Amino acid sequence: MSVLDEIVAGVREDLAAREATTPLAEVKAAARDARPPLDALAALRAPGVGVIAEVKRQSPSKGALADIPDPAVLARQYADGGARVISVLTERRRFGGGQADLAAVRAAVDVPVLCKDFVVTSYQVHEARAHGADVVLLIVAALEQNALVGLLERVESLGMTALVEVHTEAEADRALSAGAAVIGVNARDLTTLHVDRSTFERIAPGLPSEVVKVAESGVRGPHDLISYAAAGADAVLVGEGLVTAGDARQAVADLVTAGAHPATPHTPR
Ligand SMILES: O=C(O)c1ccccc1NCC(=O)[C@H](O)[C@H](O)COP(=O)(O)O
Repeated sequence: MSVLDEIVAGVREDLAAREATTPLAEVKAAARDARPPLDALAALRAPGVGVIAEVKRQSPSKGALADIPDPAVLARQYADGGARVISVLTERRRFGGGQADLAAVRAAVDVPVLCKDFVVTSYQVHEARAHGADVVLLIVAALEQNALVGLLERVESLGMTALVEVHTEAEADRALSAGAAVIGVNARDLTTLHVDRSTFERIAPGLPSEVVKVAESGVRGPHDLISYAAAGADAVLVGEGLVTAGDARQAVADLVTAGAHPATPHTPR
């Protein structure tokens, strides 16, 4: 079983427990009562390379990354630094997150918030909306095509934006045929956890110009953002590099500055 398969198996078990205690009708009602979603697509289409800053406590590849007792505090630092979107890893077993983190971040900032999880059923989409998500991650490698299409429609029908994640050209074709408007190319292979930044350079040129292209994983500083920008990224999604930075606001601001004029040659100090 691959790492991704193991994670999804755990997610399904946790999901079954939540479904047993909270009926779908209740989650749908909470989703209807939630603050209307923010327009993440517009935020990601703004000029320059946007920064999606991630709240990430731990990961399968690195173990513990950062003690984040209050995700709202970190999210405010990200927003103050100029993050366009804030990503919240809500998976519990391997990333130490939860839906409460999403709700806390939503309440703390005014920028769009991404529910970063391993979504396999529409229950999770309603749950994400109920906790204030504006964007929902859909990982192509974790979904059959029919499920991908259905979940993408569900996300959009609730007024949210889907970030559809791919790692191969074949997955990119599936994302496009499902109608994805925002595609994230993850440099991390979720079956081996190996990170290869050239994955974006290989896949992005094959995506239509109107698709928003997000480079995910492996950004450790402005030089990585500049490389991704040169390969056509509209935004970068950054976790480890921010949660391990001493000053999260400054680390985001440095990326935002690099993303404002990415063509300018980066002169090392
Ligand atoms: O980060 C992991 O180890 C991981 C393992 C298995 C599935 C997903 C995983 N991470 C999710 C992500 O894609 C990243 O959190 C995100 O792209 C940020 O990456 P990074 O900046 O390298 O922390």
